[in-house]
Amino acid sequence: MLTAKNLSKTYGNHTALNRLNLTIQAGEIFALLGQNGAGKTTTINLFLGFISPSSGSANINGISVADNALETKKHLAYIPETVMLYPNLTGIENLDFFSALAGFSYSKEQLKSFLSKAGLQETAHHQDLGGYSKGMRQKVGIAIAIAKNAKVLLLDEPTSGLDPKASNEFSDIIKELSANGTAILMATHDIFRAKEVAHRIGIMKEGNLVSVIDAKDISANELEQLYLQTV
Ligand SMILES: Nc1ncnc2c1ncn2[C@@H]1O[C@H](COP(=O)(O)OP(=O)(O)OP(=O)(O)O)[C@@H](O)[C@H]1O
Repeated sequence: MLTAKNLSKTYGNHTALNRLNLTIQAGEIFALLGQNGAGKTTTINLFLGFISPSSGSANINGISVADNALETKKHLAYIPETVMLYPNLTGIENLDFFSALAGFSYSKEQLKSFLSKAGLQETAHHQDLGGYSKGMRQKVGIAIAIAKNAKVLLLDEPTSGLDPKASNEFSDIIKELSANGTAILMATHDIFRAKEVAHRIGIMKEGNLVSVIDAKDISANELEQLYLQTV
């Protein structure tokens, strides 16, 4: 579970995030929409502990990120727009390395099963990451989240630059992880994908979360209209 309580971040006179109050339950997918500079990445970075709040708190499973950065990192996985992995290691070797960093020791068979579960074709398991497409790297990122048994997943524009099929496959995997109880926060510019994959959708403007909508209550067209009126 992710909780923000009056979470704020300022840089000098500029408020990047203004008193965010939000709870994302286990198994819930929450999509954050908003223009460039609205505060989406700032929100994710506060949950990751990459930056510290100016006031308020970000909690993961009830634990304050600012006070227990190492502990909270154990519970989460993060997939940025471009998943950074080691280009000279294969998919399996990258997964082995990053799951070992998180304290797990898996057999080759287990590692292969995580990659397959994340949708990576078997022929790629033993290829160097350097030759992977963006979508394939995203899948290794997902496999790392599965291997870490992460209860919280933070995604920053994960489908940007993916072709429609890869984006669709990505959405299916995200939905599966949520069905298994993972709480997911996803920043995106893709209104259609947000409607398709999320349970709730938030629209941010100038550091404020101005609307929160249940995805089932709105069509993609209505969401687009609401977005355009809001930002
Ligand atoms: N290190 C920093 N120093 C100063 N201002 C910053 C810093 N990081 C972010 N900001 C400002 O905070 C605001 C929110 O930025 P943020 O990156 O969260 O936006 P975003 O919604 O993720 O945008 P995008 O869609 O472009 O990724 C912006 O006005 C940005 O310029």
